[in-house]
Amino acid sequence: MTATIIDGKAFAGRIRAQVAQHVARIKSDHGVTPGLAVVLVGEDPASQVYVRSKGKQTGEAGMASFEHRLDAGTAQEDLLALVAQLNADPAVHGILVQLPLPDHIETDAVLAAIDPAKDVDGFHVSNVGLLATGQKAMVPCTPLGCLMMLRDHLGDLSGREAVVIGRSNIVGKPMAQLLLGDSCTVTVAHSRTRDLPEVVRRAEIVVAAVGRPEMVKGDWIAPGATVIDVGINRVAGEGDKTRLVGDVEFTAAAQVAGAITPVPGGVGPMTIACLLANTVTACCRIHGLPEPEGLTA
Ligand SMILES: Nc1nc(=O)c2c([nH]1)NC[C@@H]1CN(c3ccc(C(=O)N[C@@H](CCC(=O)O)C(=O)O)cc3)C=[N+]21
Repeated sequence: MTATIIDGKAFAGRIRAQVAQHVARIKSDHGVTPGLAVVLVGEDPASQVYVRSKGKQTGEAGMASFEHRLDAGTAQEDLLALVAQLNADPAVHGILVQLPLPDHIETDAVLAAIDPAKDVDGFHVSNVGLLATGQKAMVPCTPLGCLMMLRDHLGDLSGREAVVIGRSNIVGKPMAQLLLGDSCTVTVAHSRTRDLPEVVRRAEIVVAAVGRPEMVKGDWIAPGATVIDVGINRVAGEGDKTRLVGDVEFTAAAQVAGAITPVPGGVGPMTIACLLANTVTACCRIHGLPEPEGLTA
């Protein structure tokens, strides 16, 4: 058997088109332009690439984009002052502070300072709590993108056996909450899980978010399972080139899985599309406008 490749890039393009449509409507009907502010502290080259593509796609969707680049030595209080300024700015509906932050800055303090209504990453404890209790929340972009692909491919998820590998606050835990919200039976596996291959073998849905290149082996995957690969790992390629691989051994897994997301072109583009979707959603909630359909959990 050979797996269906879930084309995250194409799916993300459709979501961005829906976002652009909704943006055009709220601009013409209500005179409101959704705005996203991205804050980057330091010079990490990989981060700069993401920030650039976010800015470009925000503009293409008809939204306003604000970029703040601070140097790596920026004091925490200065970052907090910027966040306060963005919280108070009526042109800004979404705030994303790119992680990881430099070591001298307390990430939790910065995330706590973001107005939960503008928290398009869904990392504020208010949104974490709202999601965990099944209330209307801002939902983290990467797990939201994964959920959209799973629903699109499988339809109703209720009763399915799902294994999430990884327990981070940004992917593993919110992913587990979303799958629970769709009535899956959810197992969260991690570095201390005993007999991980056996745990993964029971899953009809596997979400791999461990950050270790090709750690999930093809022979761990149950025949027909749907595999969502969240990993984006840069490894040595031919000669002095590098290439991106996921957390799943793609070629081997694609022999047994029913469907699988590629890296690149899977979860990554969906994450950015969901960031745009969350910005429109935040804008609509802030202004009491009808929310876009199908773009939230
Ligand atoms: N507060 C915060 N929120 C984030 O959402 C966040 C963050 N910090 N810090 C960094 C990570 C990383 N991230 C990616 C998003 C898209 C791609 C993406 O589209 N990748 C392309 C490949 C890009 C390439 O070729 O390098 C793909 O998978 O096809 C990758 C990585 C969001 N992050």
